[in-house]
Amino acid sequence: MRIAVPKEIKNHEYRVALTPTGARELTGRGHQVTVQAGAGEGAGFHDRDYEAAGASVEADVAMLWQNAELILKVKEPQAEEVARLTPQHTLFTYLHLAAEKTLTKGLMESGATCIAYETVTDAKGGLPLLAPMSTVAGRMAVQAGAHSLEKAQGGAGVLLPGVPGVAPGKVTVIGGGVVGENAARMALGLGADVTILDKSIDRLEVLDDRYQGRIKTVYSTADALDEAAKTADMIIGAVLIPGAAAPKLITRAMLADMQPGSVLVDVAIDQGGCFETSRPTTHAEPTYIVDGIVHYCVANMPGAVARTSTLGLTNATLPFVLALADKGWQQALRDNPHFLPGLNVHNGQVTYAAVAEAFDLKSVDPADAVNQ
Ligand SMILES: NC(=O)C1=CN([C@@H]2O[C@H](COP(=O)(O)OP(=O)(O)OC[C@H]3O[C@@H](n4cnc5c(N)ncnc54)[C@H](O)[C@@H]3O)[C@@H](O)[C@H]2O)C=CC1
Ligand SMILES: CC(=O)C(=O)O
Ligand SMILES: [Mg+2]
Repeated sequence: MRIAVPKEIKNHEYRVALTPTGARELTGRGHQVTVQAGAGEGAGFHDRDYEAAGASVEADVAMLWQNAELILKVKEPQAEEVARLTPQHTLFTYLHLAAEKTLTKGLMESGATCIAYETVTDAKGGLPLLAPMSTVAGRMAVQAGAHSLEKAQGGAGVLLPGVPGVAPGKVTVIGGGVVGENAARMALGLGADVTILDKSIDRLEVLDDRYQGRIKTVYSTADALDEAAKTADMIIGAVLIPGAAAPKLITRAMLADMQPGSVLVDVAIDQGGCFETSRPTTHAEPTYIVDGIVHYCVANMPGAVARTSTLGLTNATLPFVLALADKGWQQALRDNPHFLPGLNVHNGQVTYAAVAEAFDLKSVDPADAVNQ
């Protein structure tokens, strides 16, 4: 299979979808790997490392895409990348389509086969290709939020651990999955007063057991959200309904109940965000202020720690990349019922129900699409 690895072009995105180690696995199986010149630099991988692994390096982006069958990326394709996609391509990357109508339409019009990392599942009910980046983003959320609490950033001037004689700051995490648990762990490590809200009692039970009461767990209701708005110095949005647009849990009206200078960190922004006033920001300008509340809504948080993130992401994606390369997308998805839900768009049709629902489109069963 002819496999291409473009350099990521999203704002301050330094990750790369394949390491030289992954390239070596692919070329060792007889696949042809072409990496865009400089694609790995941001993560500390040089062109010569890929060449040593048997890959070619291509400086001409148009040629790279034109010659490829399988395209490996990290972030959702940007407009100029969508324009390069054709029906010959299988694209494997994060897509987060339920928050992106224009992108969804663009991918449908391209005729390409588009498989999303974030909707691949596993036997334990998890999302194995989202989890490593959720771990990173969860761990980063508290440091981003703590910085935002400083006066110079528009924050209230609260130091999360407090000092002797002064109570610690209060952090509320909405959604106690991978992002939420990792954020809570970091906040706890800093000495903050930490509460997690979730709709899943099972999940709250796991967290209660794991942290032995050091993290408070609260069932997520409108009352619990009101209470969080009134008392928290920092609220971290970490909910997910897989593949679907995030529910808006903190409304604009609720901002009036928050202490001025409190911070909202919306990690769920890639699925549209779980605060009404959230809009995607970039690492270049990560925060903005609405009604005195600092908002941090960077949609590619792990891109800032590209070395760690690239290694974590590619450890998880490599087995799926090898299956796509060895078998082609149809057989790879037929053979693995957990890979199948990764298919989001094929041949002009949406094949993920929650994405189709978000835009009132017809959805095709991915099991039918792989047999077309
Ligand atoms: N901004 C960024 O750079 C990144 C964003 N993310 C995003 O973070 C979000 C969370 O991802 P994960 O933690 O991996 O998901 P997860 O599936 O592990 O956890 C989500 C949790 O939200 C809970 N939940 C769902 N609806 C809820 C509601 N109404 N109230 C309270 N809890 C609710 C679920 O029960 C679950 O425990 C996703 O949107 C993901 O795409 C992940 C990585 C990087
Ligand atoms: C999950 C995601 O959107 C990211 O890692 O950038
Ligand atoms: Mg996006």
